[in-house]
Amino acid sequence: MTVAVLGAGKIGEALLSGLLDAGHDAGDLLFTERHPERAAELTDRYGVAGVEVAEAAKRADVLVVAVKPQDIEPLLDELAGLIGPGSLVVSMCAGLPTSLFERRLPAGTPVIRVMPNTPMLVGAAMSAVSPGKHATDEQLQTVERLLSSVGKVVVLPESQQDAVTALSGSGPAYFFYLVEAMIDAGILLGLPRAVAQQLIVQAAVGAGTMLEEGGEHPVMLRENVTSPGGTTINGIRELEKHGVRAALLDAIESARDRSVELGKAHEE
Ligand SMILES: NC(=O)C1=CN([C@@H]2O[C@H](COP(=O)(O)OP(=O)(O)OC[C@H]3O[C@@H](n4cnc5c(N)ncnc54)[C@H](O)[C@@H]3O)[C@@H](O)[C@H]2O)C=CC1
Ligand SMILES: O=C(O)[C@@H]1CCC=N1
Repeated sequence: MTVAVLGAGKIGEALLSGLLDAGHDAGDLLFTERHPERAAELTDRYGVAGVEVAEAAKRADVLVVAVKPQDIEPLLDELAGLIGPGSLVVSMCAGLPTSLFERRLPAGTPVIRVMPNTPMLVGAAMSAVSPGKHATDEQLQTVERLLSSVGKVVVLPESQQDAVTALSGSGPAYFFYLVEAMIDAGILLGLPRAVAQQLIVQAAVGAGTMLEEGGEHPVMLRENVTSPGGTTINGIRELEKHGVRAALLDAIESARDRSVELGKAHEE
């Protein structure tokens, strides 16, 4: 099966790299990229061929659209004249509904909407998959299999995709932001930056592993760290005082709203 990534930026590269690490052959992967320097860089790094959209449409069984939502229109115009009857279109674009692709591509084109995240680069993606109205169960399974090789996959109704985008699509950015802020806290306390980074990254990895493998609720895990009359509760009081929980609720709600807005920009 040949997979072509249309738009090889951050997420397109994460997909190519993740698929190669998972054992996919470079000869079964293609990408398109409008910046030639970027295309050359990727071919050097991964040995995957950069091609024109027409060639990708001709050779690939699965076309993965990974351009920014704001760049979708010209790509749809181009693809509309190129899509063959056997092509399956997978969109990773935040906010864009499958109905947009179905409306603009030849009648009956199967479309599957996916929201992945950048941990795909290290085989630890969280991808949520929603089939459009022409996608068959078999095509859905093909996409689930493909994405399972680069992380975890859930199938969800498309109506939940804007929330998913805000939560697991953008989620890694919020964890990186917290880690960045905690490294700064280490600096404030006089630790060397490299030491602060090592301490916090390992704390994050350890916490992530406990969340994933221990099966305990996050509240229990947090309570286990919070000794009576100890240090952690002082920190928690400050987090509560500064409204960190409400800030996260607002942040994720706002990201969801932006996803909805990106989709609305392409309504008829
Ligand atoms: N970065 C992330 O963490 C995630 C991004 N996404 C989605 O993936 C898509 C891409 O996001 P990023 O990779 O962050 O953006 P990006 O800007 O890094 O990548 C987009 C790439 O597409 C190329 N491009 C644009 N139009 C093109 C065309 N017509 N033909 C060929 N190449 C073209 C651009 O030159 C650029 O390299 C967006 O729709 C975004 O919503 C989804 C999940 C996570
Ligand atoms: O920021 C964005 O729009 C993309 C979608 C989810 C993560 N990054």
